[in-house]
Parts: sequence; C-alpha cells; structure tokens
Amino acid sequence: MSFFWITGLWVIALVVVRISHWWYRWSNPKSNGKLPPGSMGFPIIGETLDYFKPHGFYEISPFLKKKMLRYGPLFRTNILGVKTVVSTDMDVNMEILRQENKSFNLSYPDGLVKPLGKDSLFFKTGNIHKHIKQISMRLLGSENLKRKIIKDMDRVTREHLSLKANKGIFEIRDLITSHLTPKLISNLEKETQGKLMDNFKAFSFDWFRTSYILSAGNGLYNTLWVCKEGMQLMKDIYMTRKTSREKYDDFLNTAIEEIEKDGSLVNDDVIVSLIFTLLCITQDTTSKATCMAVKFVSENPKVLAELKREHEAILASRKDKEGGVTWEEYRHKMTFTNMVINESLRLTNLAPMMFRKAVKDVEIKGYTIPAGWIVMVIPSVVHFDPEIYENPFEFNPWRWEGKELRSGSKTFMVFGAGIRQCAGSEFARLQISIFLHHLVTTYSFSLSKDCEVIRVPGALFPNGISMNISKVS
Ligand code: HEM
Repeated sequence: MSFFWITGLWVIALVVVRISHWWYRWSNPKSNGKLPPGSMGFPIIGETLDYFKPHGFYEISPFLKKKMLRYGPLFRTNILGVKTVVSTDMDVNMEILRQENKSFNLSYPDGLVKPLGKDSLFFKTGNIHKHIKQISMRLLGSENLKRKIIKDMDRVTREHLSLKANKGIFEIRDLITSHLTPKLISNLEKETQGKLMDNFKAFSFDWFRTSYILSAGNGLYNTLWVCKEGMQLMKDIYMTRKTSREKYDDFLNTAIEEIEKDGSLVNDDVIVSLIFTLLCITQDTTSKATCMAVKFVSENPKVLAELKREHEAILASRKDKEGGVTWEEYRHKMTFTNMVINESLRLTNLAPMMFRKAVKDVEIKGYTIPAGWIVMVIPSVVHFDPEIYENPFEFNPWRWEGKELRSGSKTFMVFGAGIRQCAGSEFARLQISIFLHHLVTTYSFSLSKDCEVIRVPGALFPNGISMNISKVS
C-alpha cells in the first residue's frame, strides 16, 4: 500500500475516533455526581424537534409521555442546544422555583426575552429584580386595580363588546391595550398612542411555539422589529416626559419618582423596558386566557347556564344599574367565575414551561443537576395528572368547589411560584371576570368553526381565534 493510502486511512481513522469521542461526550456529559437518566439526542440540535412537535390540545406531549415512561419524572435531554434537566415532578418543580437566587436563576432562551431588551426584568436578579417587581405591583397590585383600573377596564370592555357585536366579530387584543396604555402613560397624543398600541398588539411569543423553522424565523424577525420600534418610541415618550417635569396621574409618573429617589436601584432604561414589557405581556397572555375561557364556556352549556345564573344575580342586586362591575362584586360574588377561570387556565397552560439555570451543582432526589445546566419546569404534566385531577382533560369547573381559588400551589402552578410568581395574575383574573360578566349577561356567542387549538407545546391557534357575537334583544 502506498504511503498516500496509509496516511489517508490514518486520517480517516483519526476523524472517526474524534467524532465518536465527541458523540460519546455529547451523550454522556460530565458531572460531579449522578445525572438524571435520559438521552441527549443528536449533536447540536439535541431533542429540540421532538420537544416542539405539534400535538393535540387534549393530550400530554408524546415526547414527554415517552420520556417519563422510560426515565421517570426527572430526566436529562438537550433542547435548543442546551444541556437540560426536565422536571415534571410537582415537588421538584416547587423546590426549583423556591430556590430562585440561591441555587437557580431565571434563564429563558435568549430569543424569547432578548427582544424585550437587556434591561428587562427577566435579566435582573436579587435586589434589583425585587425592586422592579415592587414598582410593577404599584400598577398591578389589588390596591391599584381597585382604585384606578377596574372602572375603565369595565367601561372599555363594555364598549368593545358592543362595537364588536355590531360587526359580529371579536378581537380581544385591542381591548386590553386600549384601557391599560393610558394608565401607564396618560398624556399621549392620539397618533403616538395608536402607534404604540400597534406595537403591543403585534407582539407575540407565538413564534416560539411553532416548530416550523420558517414561520418561527419569520415570527422572531417580526417580534424583534416590533420590540425595536416600540422600545424606541417608548424611550422618546419617556425622555420627553422626564425633561418636561410635568406631573400626571399615571404609572410613568410613579416610575420617574422612583428613579429620582436617592439610592434608587433602577435607571431610565429599566423603566422604559418595564413599561414596554408589561404592556406586551398583558395583551399576549390576557387575550389568550380570555379567548380560551370563552371557548370552554361556549362548548359547555351547563357551565354557561351556571355562569349566567351567577352574573344575572350580580346584576339584579347591583344598586347602580348603569355602573359597571365593582371590586366588591369581583371579590365576593364571583365564586363560580373563578372556578371557571382556574379550570380554563389549568387546561390551557399558557406558560407550559419555565426555565431556570443552576448556578451551582444542585442535589435533587438523589441526582445532581450540574452548574450551568438549564432546568425546564413543566407544570402542565401535574395539571393533567389523573391522580390529582380526575378526568384531567374534561373541562369541569365544579372540581374547584370548596377549594382555595386564588393562590397557586405545587399542583396548580399556572402563574408560577416563588419570587418570580406572575405580577399580573390579579389583573388577568379581573379582566377575564369582567369580560365574562358582560358577555354572558348581554350577548349570545359562539366560536367560529375553524377555531382550532393545538399545543407546540404552548397553546397555539393556527387559524387565529374568532367568535360570532350578537346582542340578546
Ligand atoms: C392569564 C394570564 C397570565 C399567565 C398564565 C401568566 C403566567 C406567568 C407565569 C407562569 C410567570 C412565571 C414565569 C417564571 O417563573 O419563569 C409569570 C411571570 C410574570 N408575569 Fe405573568 N401571566 C399572565 C398574565 C400577566 C399579566 C397580565 C402581566 C402584566 C401586566 C404579567 C406580568 C408578569 C411579569 C412581569 C412576570 C415576571 C415576574 C418576575 O420576573 O418576577 N403576567 N407570568
């Protein structure tokens, strides 16, 4: 054999050995302890495609089912090119979310939160995060909802429904941004407000929910563009207000006062990002949650009848017949409505996974989660566990009878848990309650035929969601 051939064979053998070694290292990552069982999939892409494969709304993802059957509730994999431990165990889920800032930090994939800017609260930890959250709660906490938000939320909801009933169609995104935007920034000119609202409406996490590379790429591009444009507009509005030193009764004013306090932990960029983030998240989450509640109610005549009974009783006992839903009514007379909302959120799982990164090696259930690995907390599997929720895919609000309705737990984690728990949960509940109140007492409605919902693994409406609505005479 010539020298040329021998050298060639050696090179090929070396390449094969290197690739096998690389593949072996990929499949058997290093750890200082015992890793959870599992497989890492193909180099680079891992098991990403399997994880994001679309599946039916009324089932657990086949990928998760297969993995749990083989490895149990805690397993390792590679998703989006990152070494990941998936937890579908309710105790582990709670433990991980509770250990925020100690053993784990919030760590969403860059593409998901980066459009909201590096100053977004999703990149902040420790005291700065705590401080931003406190500022957010001045807008979204019960006190402000009761004093400043409920009235306009009710009025705009009524007007919106009435307008849509005349047209016979329904688009809920416009509703939320149009009453919340003035609460955040009250002195906007009509044109600027319109532009800003267009950005909020166009924002969506849906691109992350599609497994088709082309539409995900397109969706990400749109989201990045919308965020860039919206954030710049927000920055201009913010700077104009700050330099003018004019005072208004809105959230922007509160935030500027906060920045100007001695020793404030936040700066201009954090506030601009916060306001933009709150508006984007609000319309993306609340509009979907409301649509899903409407979908379940319209498909279940018994639930609709009970809901009508509750809300007609509220109307009958209301002193000011022209006034809207009061805080009293919302908090004390809407028990069944809250059961409907919980059941709808449980089945929908708007946040199907939460991402954390281990900041050090963490021991959990006899396994080691190595520092730097991502932990994907999946509460939806617990929400569909037949041992906890009998006939889990049945929409049955009565299963909540006599239970605590407003706080989360390890078996009901739709709004997360621990210090990162959702800042807007009460806002979302209030908006859905008010919407349902006016819808069931004043209108007849049905979902349009092509209103399909799938999971990828988050709930996605491939044909959009629309509803036929008309006023009951
Ligand atoms: C039904 C509607 C909603 C659902 C299901 C929902 C769900 C969640 C979940 C699961 C988390 C925790 C994420 C994690 O721990 O990784 C979260 C956080 C958050 N949510 Fe919501 N959310 C909803 C509505 C809203 C609304 C209306 C707002 C605000 C305007 C909002 C603002 C936030 C913020 C700011 C955080 C981050 C909190 C932090 O980092 O401390 N959410 N939400």
